[in-house]
Amino acid sequence: MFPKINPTKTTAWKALVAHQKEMNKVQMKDLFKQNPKRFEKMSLYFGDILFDYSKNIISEKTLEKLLQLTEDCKVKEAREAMFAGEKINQTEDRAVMHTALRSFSDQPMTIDGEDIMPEIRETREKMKAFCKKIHSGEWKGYSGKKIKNIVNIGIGGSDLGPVMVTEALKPYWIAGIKAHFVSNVDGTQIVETLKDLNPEETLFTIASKTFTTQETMTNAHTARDWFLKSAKDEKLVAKHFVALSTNEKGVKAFGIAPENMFVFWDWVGGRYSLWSSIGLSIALTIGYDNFEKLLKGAESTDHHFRTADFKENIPVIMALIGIWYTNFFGSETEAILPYDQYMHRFPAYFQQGNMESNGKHTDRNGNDVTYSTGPVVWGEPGTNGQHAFYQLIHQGTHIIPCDFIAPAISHNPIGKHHPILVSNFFAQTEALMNGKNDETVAAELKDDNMDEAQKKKLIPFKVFKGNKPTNSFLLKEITPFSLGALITLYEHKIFVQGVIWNIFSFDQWGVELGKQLAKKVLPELNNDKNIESHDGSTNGLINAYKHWRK
Ligand SMILES: O=P(O)(O)OC[C@H]1O[C@](O)(CO)[C@@H](O)[C@@H]1O
Repeated sequence: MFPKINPTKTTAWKALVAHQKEMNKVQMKDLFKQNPKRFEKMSLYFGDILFDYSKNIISEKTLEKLLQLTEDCKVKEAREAMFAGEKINQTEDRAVMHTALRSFSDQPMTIDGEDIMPEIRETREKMKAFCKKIHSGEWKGYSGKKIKNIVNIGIGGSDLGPVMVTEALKPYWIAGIKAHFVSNVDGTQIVETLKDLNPEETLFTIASKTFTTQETMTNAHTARDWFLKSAKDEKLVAKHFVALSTNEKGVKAFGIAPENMFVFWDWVGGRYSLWSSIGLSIALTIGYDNFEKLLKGAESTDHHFRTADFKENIPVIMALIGIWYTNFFGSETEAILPYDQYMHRFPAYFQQGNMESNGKHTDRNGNDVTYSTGPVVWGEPGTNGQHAFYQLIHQGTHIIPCDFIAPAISHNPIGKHHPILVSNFFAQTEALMNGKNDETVAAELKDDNMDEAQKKKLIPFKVFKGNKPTNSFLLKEITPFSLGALITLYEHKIFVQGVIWNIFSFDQWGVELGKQLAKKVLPELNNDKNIESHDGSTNGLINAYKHWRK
């Protein structure tokens, strides 16, 4: 196992603290003037993805020191431990092997000396065969009709990945198939989803690693009741419900036959599970071959992460840039801004990816950390974000490192839409870096009718300080392969950051307390008693709820 190192005690960290004091005074635009080859130096092509990280407050010296941090924190050793199937998720005593799910090599991948690849291949074959049956119409609903609607019921990692990918790859949807997703326990979502569906043509994929998650089980039972209202025979559930899970017992107890269960394993973290049978709704929607292309894109990034020198290793550079701002500039959030409508759930997907993985205050030795860990991750598709929150990114008081993502080729190249869209992407990264100083503002106001005093007063409000950092990801096109590659760059970024922050990135104990307490509150809502068992606020809220429901 790789060592548990407090990053702040390393030589590299101390050097970075000192170095930040120099870099804090630096303007990125000056760095471009000083080095006309800065873009060439600080951008990388990876297949059909161009990653440009030149618009950051970094110099070559910064990168050297950040790379030293990876040495000091033993990132290479950690990476190898993950790929070797070591139980790096120590608080759950589990290996972290989602990379095996997208391996097409004939090399074994082992956990406890056992090759896990045969089971993975077998499950892929089962998924492939099932997709074929659904798409060809060989698999029929209970009344003999073809399946037209796939409803995935799951939450968190059992929902966000499938939704994000199917939305991002909508141009690849199989004709005649529509995907729907139900995650929230709020009955509104399932009611609205099922409202226009015909049970005879609907297949439910019940996606839950544990098969115990309250929201998913509640929605699954509601779906079953809805289905049985029209099918009227429990035996017919087999034709309309499949399970994607690690929990065979739970699946059986729900009434799904073992042949309709697509397994995965405890070494797949929920938020890293779209590559497993949790991706069945993806494969059913875009076709198995495209699902395999998605996996192959991911595999290409795994290979890059494992073999590229850290100087040219995109996830490593992404991780280090993030750490630079989080730990040395005090920035607390990061925005992900896809300039592609189909990618609208990408920020939400990596909100879970980042925040559930690296939102931790306990280090791997069990001590409280004395430094910031995972940032708040958020975002919206461009250009909507521009008209909502970019004001704060440009002129607010926070440093918000932003990732801009766009395809060069649109799936919908109508009129001038795409050039307008990407012109905004390019212009925003330029504006964020260069800003606009008082002289430029004054010059712009020169011909205005206002009197001189008024003009002078207005200047500070129109100034953009600039020097706001951005990464740009320009993809040739969003395809299953390039999307798989892009997702995986972000996954490994999270991994590298977790190692440097010395936290366990693959557990999520922080989601438990709320769940536990909700179980205690639920029965209290079902009687007429005045509740006094909580603090004043919680009692007050529960009692007001009960009063209104009388
Ligand atoms: O797949 P399951 O077991 O239903 O869990 C769903 C989600 O719940 C969590 O455990 C906590 O929110 C996530 O990590 C996971 O993705």
